[in-house]
Amino acid sequence: MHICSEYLKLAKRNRSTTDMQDNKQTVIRLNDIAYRYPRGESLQFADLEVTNGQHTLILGDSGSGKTTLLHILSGLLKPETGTVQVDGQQLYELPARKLDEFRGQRIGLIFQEAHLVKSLTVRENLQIAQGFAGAKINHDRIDEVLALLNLAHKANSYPGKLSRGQMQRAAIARAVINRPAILVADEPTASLDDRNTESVLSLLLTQAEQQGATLVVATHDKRVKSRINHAYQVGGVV
Ligand SMILES: Nc1ncnc2c1ncn2[C@@H]1O[C@H](COP(=O)(O)OP(=O)(O)OP(=O)(O)O)[C@@H](O)[C@H]1O
Repeated sequence: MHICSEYLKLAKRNRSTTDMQDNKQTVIRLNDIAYRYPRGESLQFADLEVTNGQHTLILGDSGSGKTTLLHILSGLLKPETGTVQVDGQQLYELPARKLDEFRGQRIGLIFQEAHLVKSLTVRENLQIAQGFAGAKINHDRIDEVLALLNLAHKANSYPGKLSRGQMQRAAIARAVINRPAILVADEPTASLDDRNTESVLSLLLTQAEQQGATLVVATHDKRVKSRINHAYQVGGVV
């Protein structure tokens, strides 16, 4: 795997700038965003600014556009209009390959389903996450994250051999492995009981704090809403 030195330099520069300042720099900025799916309705989104460490709920009715917004701010879906800045970078000014690397380095994604590669072990899933970010394989970092998420004993297991909770922890491990600036989670607690919801929420918040990431969570779940103060309302179809 090659190292994309340009982006590693950018990531280091952003981190040291943050360290030197008061930890309140803007980590996400969305302006004038609109999106229309082919043959779909036009979705328009209010502007959003999130500062470093300001964990944020994305709220809205079913079908209002929460998942669409998460995909836009993760660099997965180019908006029809507007700009998306994450960690100082205008996402959609990057060519596709560099956008993929930037996402791998600076954006951790967590969906309702873990989406681990089934034919690879937990360790290998983390290795490919490092590779996608254009970084060298770093087994020390993998061991560190597996230990933090209480998964060290499952490093060589395949996803099919994990419990649901272990699978979710592995998905969180993959999301934080490259020390992202933002952690984006789409309905991470849907269909979980109270005990597992509390455990996933605590893990997400703890990992965000420990890795210096800002958590962005789309949810309907009152249990999640009670834990995060900053909220952004998705308006709906225009
Ligand atoms: N691939 C697609 N093609 C066409 N329309 C789509 C597509 N994905 C989503 N939509 C439409 O875009 C709108 C927003 O969908 P989105 O999934 O972002 O909403 P949501 O707020 O996340 O909903 P929920 O809370 O039910 O998950 C909906 O009207 C949906 O039908």
